[in-house]
Amino acid sequence: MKGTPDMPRCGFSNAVVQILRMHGVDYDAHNVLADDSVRQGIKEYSEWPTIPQIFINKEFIGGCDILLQLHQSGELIEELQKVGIASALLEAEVDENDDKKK
Ligand SMILES: N[C@@H](CCC(=O)N[C@@H](CS)C(=O)NCC(=O)O)C(=O)O
Ligand code: FES
Repeated sequence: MKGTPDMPRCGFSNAVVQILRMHGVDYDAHNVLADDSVRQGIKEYSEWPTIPQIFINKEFIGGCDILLQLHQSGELIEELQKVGIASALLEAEVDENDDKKK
């Protein structure tokens, strides 16, 4: 990302932080603005031209647009579940279904 989770330095990086926050997941963040070799190197590594970049268990997922899509479709919850992470929004979904049953 550009900047840090506490102080994103670009709207795209900020959006990714906000999405991950909604899912309540722990993640490592790396500020590419602190090291130009990381900024260029990560783009070559993932063959993706822009920052931010999201990886789940070392697997490249995409940038801001893709994460937003996965979030809106509910697929992000599933992707996290696959690696044993229970999204905070999963519990919200379950609660909602419980309510419907009542
Ligand atoms: N549409 C992109 C938005 C990200 C983007 O356009 N990033 C640009 C501007 S922050 C970028 O990283 N440019 C190359 C660079 O700054 O090294 C996405 O989905 O992530
Ligand atoms: S830093 Fe300008 S769009 Fe990201």
